Amino acid sequence: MIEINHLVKKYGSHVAVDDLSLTVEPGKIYGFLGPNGAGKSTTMNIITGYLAATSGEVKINGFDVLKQPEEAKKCVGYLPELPPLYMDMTVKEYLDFVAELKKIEKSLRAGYVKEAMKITKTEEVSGRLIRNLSKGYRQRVGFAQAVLGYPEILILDEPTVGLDPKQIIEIRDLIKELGKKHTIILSSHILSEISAVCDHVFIISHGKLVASDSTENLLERMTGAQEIELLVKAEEDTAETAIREVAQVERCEKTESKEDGAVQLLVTAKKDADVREAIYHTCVEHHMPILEMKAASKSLEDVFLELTSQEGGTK
Ligand SMILES: Nc1ncnc2c1ncn2[C@@H]1O[C@H](COP(=O)(O)OP(=O)(O)OP(=O)(O)O)[C@@H](O)[C@H]1O
Repeated sequence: MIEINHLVKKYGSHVAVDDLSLTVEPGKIYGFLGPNGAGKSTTMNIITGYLAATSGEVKINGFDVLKQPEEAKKCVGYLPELPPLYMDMTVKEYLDFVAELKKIEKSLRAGYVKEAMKITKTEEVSGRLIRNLSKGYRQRVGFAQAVLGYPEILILDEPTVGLDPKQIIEIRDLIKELGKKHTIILSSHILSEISAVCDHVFIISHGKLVASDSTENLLERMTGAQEIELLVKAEEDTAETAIREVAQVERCEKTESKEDGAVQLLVTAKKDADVREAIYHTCVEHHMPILEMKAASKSLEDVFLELTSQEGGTK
């Protein structure tokens, strides 16, 4: 479990993290989402003890990262944005070295390294120099050093940046697999990434937490009103008037039609009302064949923009 209380980080007069408080419960995959410069990396560097906060407190399983750094760091595996890989080492040499740095007992090291390579599917490249690996495999080696020693929490900073689409899918699958045994915090400015793998989202903007909710709830919260795009064969005015009369319909606006002789409507229902069946019956009654009817729901992208676009941009 991670508890962040009133965390502040200033670089000179610039406030990168601004009174951030949040709690991470065990066993879930958390997404840390925000535009470039929002303060994600700074926060992750503070949680992992790489950077000192200006004020505030971070506790990992009850250990204060500043006052009890060794105990706190033992609970966390960290994959920074640029993993600290030694290019002239083979994968196995590098992981042996990391095991030593993590002070894993000598008799257990070989077993732990083998397990980390197995989890991250890097066994087949164990004898190769890191410099000769593809970016995807290097990232896997970065994951291997993070999971080495079975830390309860994994912190991953932009883990798929710079990878090709196939590698991205592989790394996402790896994150989901790791999420079965670890609590994960994953930072990203890519929305599809967060919705693909995370159970819970923290949205951060200008160093402040602007939303914290399950991925599902966050979308639901922002889509209180249900919008439906409707394409019917009818006279323009008849269609609009008829649909407006449907119970629980709040608004009905005509938009540009995709087909000759058909009317395109954007129908907004009252909160939590499902008006699709009622629309069907009204259309039948008025002899207006339905050519298309679909929910025009908001994407996580819309939610994100709404929550983060209140103030000016970041550097
Ligand atoms: N060492 C530093 N000195 C001065 N300013 C810094 C330093 N590191 C970061 N910043 C500034 O602090 C703010 C937060 O940066 P941070 O890297 O934490 O953001 P981020 O959300 O991780 O963005 P990105 O996705 O671009 O890495 C930015 O405005 C950045 O310019």
